[in-house]
Amino acid sequence: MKPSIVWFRDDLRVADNPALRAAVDDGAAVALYVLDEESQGIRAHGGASRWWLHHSLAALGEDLAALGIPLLLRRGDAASIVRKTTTSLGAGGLYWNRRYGAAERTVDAGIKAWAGEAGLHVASFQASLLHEPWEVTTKTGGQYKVFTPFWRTVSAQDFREPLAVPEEGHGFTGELPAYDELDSWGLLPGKPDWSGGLAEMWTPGAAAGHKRLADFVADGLSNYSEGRNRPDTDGSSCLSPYLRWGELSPFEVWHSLGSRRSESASIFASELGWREFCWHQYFHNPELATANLRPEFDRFPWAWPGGGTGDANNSNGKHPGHESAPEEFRAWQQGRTGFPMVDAGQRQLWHSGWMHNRVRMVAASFLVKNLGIHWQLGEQWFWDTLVDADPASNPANWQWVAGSGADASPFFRIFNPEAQRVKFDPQGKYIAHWIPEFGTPEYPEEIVDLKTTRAEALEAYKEMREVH
Ligand SMILES: Cc1cc2nc3c(=O)[nH]c(=O)nc-3n(C[C@H](O)[C@H](O)[C@H](O)COP(=O)(O)OP(=O)(O)OC[C@H]3O[C@@H](n4cnc5c(N)ncnc54)[C@H](O)[C@@H]3O)c2cc1C
Repeated sequence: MKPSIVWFRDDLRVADNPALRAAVDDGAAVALYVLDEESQGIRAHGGASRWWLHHSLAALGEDLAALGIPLLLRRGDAASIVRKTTTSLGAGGLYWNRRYGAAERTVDAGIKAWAGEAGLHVASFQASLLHEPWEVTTKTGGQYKVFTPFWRTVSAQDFREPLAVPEEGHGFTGELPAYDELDSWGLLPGKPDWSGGLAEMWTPGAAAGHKRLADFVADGLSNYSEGRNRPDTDGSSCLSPYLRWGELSPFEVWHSLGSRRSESASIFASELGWREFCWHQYFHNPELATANLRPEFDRFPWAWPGGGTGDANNSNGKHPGHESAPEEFRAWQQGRTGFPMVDAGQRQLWHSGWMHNRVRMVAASFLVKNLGIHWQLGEQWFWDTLVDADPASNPANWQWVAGSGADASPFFRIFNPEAQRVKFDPQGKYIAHWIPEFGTPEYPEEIVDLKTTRAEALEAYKEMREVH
């Protein structure tokens, strides 16, 4: 029997994996993962993502070994590695689950064309999203730009049941081509090793993801509509990194809700919908992380960088009166702004690679609106530090907060970090946990005045709208 290759990407799981199922049905399966930092346009992983990826690949390797399927790890340009591996194994089939970024699709299309010409059986599958972005269109055939009608259309579909884990005994047992040792990729931090807090909070891999999902459905879901807004309780699911890396599939998460249609279950399902909506936007706007979806924001007079030009890449100048913006940006990153809701969030992020959604919104609004700093700088910081850093959800949410995105929060909606703290951390537990020195002279003073910076932000917004 000829070997068949299943090429793993953002789907690091053996359950509900249609590409793995196809490979097992077709031949003696070999799994391949390529760390591609060379193909044009592919965004390099941030530090926290690399940590997660290392552990996730280790877990995947074990899950595959239990099925008797070897996992080959290779680093380099995906197109040439997939070709070489396929050829040297004499494989008859090549299977993968689809990706939706433009650069990734270009790579995949090239390999598909080559494999077809080479006479291989090649097929790709839907596994990472509940909808295929090109299939869900408005009545006029375009992309959805507003969430509610988008989700109404998508959620009206019947989503397939998750696929079972393949049975053992379908793995390739012949000689394998050379492959890399996971440790040789250096994905884990060296000196200093900042990953202790990540390991405290997270166990990457599908088994831990399934456990967290089961625990959440049993204990957290019924109170989700209230709990999800409270950073001081464990009210949200913490499933985001498992979904990001495909250790859990959205089909598994959707069906775990069963027939529950309580208010909490519907709200939770619609959060999965926001994930879909972010990917819908990214598919239709591949430059989501670097270009405003609303072009009028190209004129926004950012304090930094851009020197008031609206351009995130222009670091020559600062808007007059904002010379301290780079220092304020560092204070924001390090959780030293003097605003405890922002600082607690940033410290939680640095420690654990994750920040509660409510606090992400507050921290992002503070950066963009009170400090006047370009949303792309915040997006890049989150990209580097989040274990769930997602090529679609991260930029889409930053643009949502900044007001430059699809169905975005209007720019003039400026979160007051103090009011948010009183409302969503009423007993101060979240703040006390992350800022032990809060309320003592050691805690930094507020770096800006909320009232003045709010007025300046609204003025800048007015300026942007007045220029034609
Ligand atoms: C500035 C900013 C940046 C963000 N960057 C990311 C990112 O890089 N990756 C990421 O997965 N989420 C991102 N989010 C969305 C959201 O904050 C996280 O998905 C959520 O906090 C994860 O926690 P949870 O799994 O407990 O969420 P839950 O509330 O339990 O939600 C369940 C799942 O729904 C999805 N989801 C929930 N809210 C959103 C949302 N607003 N947008 C997209 N998907 C959502 C996630 O997959 C999440 O795991 C960002 C939000 C903001 C405001």
